[in-house]
Amino acid sequence: MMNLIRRINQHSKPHRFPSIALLVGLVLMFTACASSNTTVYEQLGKTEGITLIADNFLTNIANDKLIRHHFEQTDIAIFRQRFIEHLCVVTGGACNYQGETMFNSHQGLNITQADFDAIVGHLIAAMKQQNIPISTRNALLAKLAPMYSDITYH
Ligand code: HEM
Repeated sequence: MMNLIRRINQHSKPHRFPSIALLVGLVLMFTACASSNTTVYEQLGKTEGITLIADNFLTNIANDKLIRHHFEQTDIAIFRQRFIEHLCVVTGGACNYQGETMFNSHQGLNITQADFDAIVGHLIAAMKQQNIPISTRNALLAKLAPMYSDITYH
């Protein structure tokens, strides 16, 4: 009997779960604090990351037969530059946006809700291509969503 108790005691190692849970908790807390202290601009990889996203975004638009006709009259080099500057400013970067307001630049383009959704879809895909995490993707979309009424139906 004593042998059995001794054997059970030998095999029962100290319980490791609480210390691992504590570690995971601390890592999560640190991550949450870190991301709330950084701008979305930084989370996107600053101007370098935004530029890569913008280039994927432009490729995605060029491949979309339902959307690309909107850009037939557009100087894509200028649009690319303005789009990068705009994303930078909107997400908290210290850039100088030299373009028009969202209302003025989309006036007369007859952009529908479906167009808007398609463009947002291309932007999401572009961010995924750059491995931007979902929390950052959603943080950017939250900043762009209020522009919907300035961009569509006028
Ligand atoms: C969140 C959504 C959008 C954002 C943040 C955005 C941003 C911009 C920016 C920064 C410019 C440059 C303005 C300038 O040069 O002064 C621009 C121009 C333009 N946008 Fe958008 N846009 C959005 C949605 C759309 C949609 C849905 C379409 C149509 C499918 C569209 C079509 C265009 C076109 C055609 C131009 C160029 C106009 C020109 O040739 O001067 N945009 N947009």
